[in-house]
Amino acid sequence: MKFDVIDQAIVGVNDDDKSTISIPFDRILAITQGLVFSVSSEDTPSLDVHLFNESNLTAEIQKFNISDLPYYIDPRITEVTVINSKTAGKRSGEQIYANILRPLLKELGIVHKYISTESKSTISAFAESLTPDRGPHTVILLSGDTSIHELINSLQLTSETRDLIILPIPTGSGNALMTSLSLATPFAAIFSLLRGTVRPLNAFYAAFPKNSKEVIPPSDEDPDGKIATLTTPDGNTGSQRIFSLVVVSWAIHAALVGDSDSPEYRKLGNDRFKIAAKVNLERGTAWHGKLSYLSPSKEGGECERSTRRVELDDVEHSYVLTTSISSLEPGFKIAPTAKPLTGNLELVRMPLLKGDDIMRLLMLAYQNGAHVKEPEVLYTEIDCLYVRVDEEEERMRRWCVDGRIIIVPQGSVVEVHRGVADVRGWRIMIAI
Ligand SMILES: Nc1ncnc2c1ncn2[C@@H]1O[C@H](COP(=O)(O)OP(=O)(O)OP(=O)(O)O)[C@@H](O)[C@H]1O
Repeated sequence: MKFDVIDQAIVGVNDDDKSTISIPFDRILAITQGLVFSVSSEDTPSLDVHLFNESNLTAEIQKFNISDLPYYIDPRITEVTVINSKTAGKRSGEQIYANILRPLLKELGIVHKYISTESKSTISAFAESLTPDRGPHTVILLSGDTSIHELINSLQLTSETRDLIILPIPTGSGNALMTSLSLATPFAAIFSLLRGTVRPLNAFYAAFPKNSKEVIPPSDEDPDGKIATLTTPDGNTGSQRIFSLVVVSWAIHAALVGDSDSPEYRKLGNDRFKIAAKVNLERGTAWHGKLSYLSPSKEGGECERSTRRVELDDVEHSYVLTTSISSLEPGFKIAPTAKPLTGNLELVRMPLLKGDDIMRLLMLAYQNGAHVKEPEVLYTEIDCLYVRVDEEEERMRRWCVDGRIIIVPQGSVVEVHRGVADVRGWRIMIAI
């Protein structure tokens, strides 16, 4: 079949029945091995494959051409696993896998294992099974942020540095990481699956003190949820690191997330976030603690740490949040200058303010992050945050890491560190 390029589409006439085939550029996944792969429509997507004469490659469509499989999905080089986080978002993962991904991988000869999550622990168990002796591995993850968080935080400590490549396809309800990488739709992510660039994830982390606890939210198996000792692959001896892709927070943000996930609030359905926000804003109390941070080192060295350390005199806080991405949800630009994947870490802090004032500032975040220009808001890039939490009440000692709630002991210090090259020896790469 002879194809022409007309109005941002590849148009051809079927030799058999003379019908016209039009493939808009924005539906083309790739042209390779004499085939053009495209997605039929974004509403009920399925994979279309048409024979394509590669001599027809004009400059306009050359960009879709891949002469070889990228190494990160080449089965001769790497083991490939597709995980569908079954309960993520609107549960579209299964359909995307069946209609697009599976046929695409089959056509391209990409042998892979498919895991559909059967429980809350499927992803963690998979990550724990990735021992360093297994060789290169690529994980295509149909999920939201929580599943990616679970995957990287369940990797076991390894003494030799190993690479793990992840290809997230956003099917969750939030998808903050992929949204901030401008790959907010499954289609955009599948597009970059074949033609992406591999970059280090550079996840940042919080180090929680010994004897911290974690709030385990209600689930089908345990409808009341519980509070358990925080355990990580770091063991129980020193501080426990939790790696983050999205947010580490204390004060009102953590309280809001924590309340809305509690059994009492869950009974309120979708209104629970609104009600949790209202209750926390109306309370008007401060979260007390000594806060200091290390401003970024231009040279990347440690020697002038003391001159880079900034200590706040004010020990009353209402909002303390660190992130490496700009938007926690579409439009909500909490850290407008954040540069995802660079390891850079941004701090957003507000002193004790009235609920209405906090609300006003947070609403400004929807105006392209205008809150950071307000005098009450401390917004700065940091290398490290240190907070000594001086609160009697347990609910005031709650921290949030990508939606997980950690309770720290009274008087203990929590540290949040800028992004690092590896997660317990695993160099996590992301193809985008
Ligand atoms: N079959 C299952 N039963 C119980 N929990 C599951 C099951 N499958 C997946 N999960 C859990 O559900 C959660 C899904 O989180 P995920 O991030 O993928 O989607 P989301 O929460 O909708 O999106 P986001 O985190 O971006 O808001 C994860 O904690 C995952 O382990």
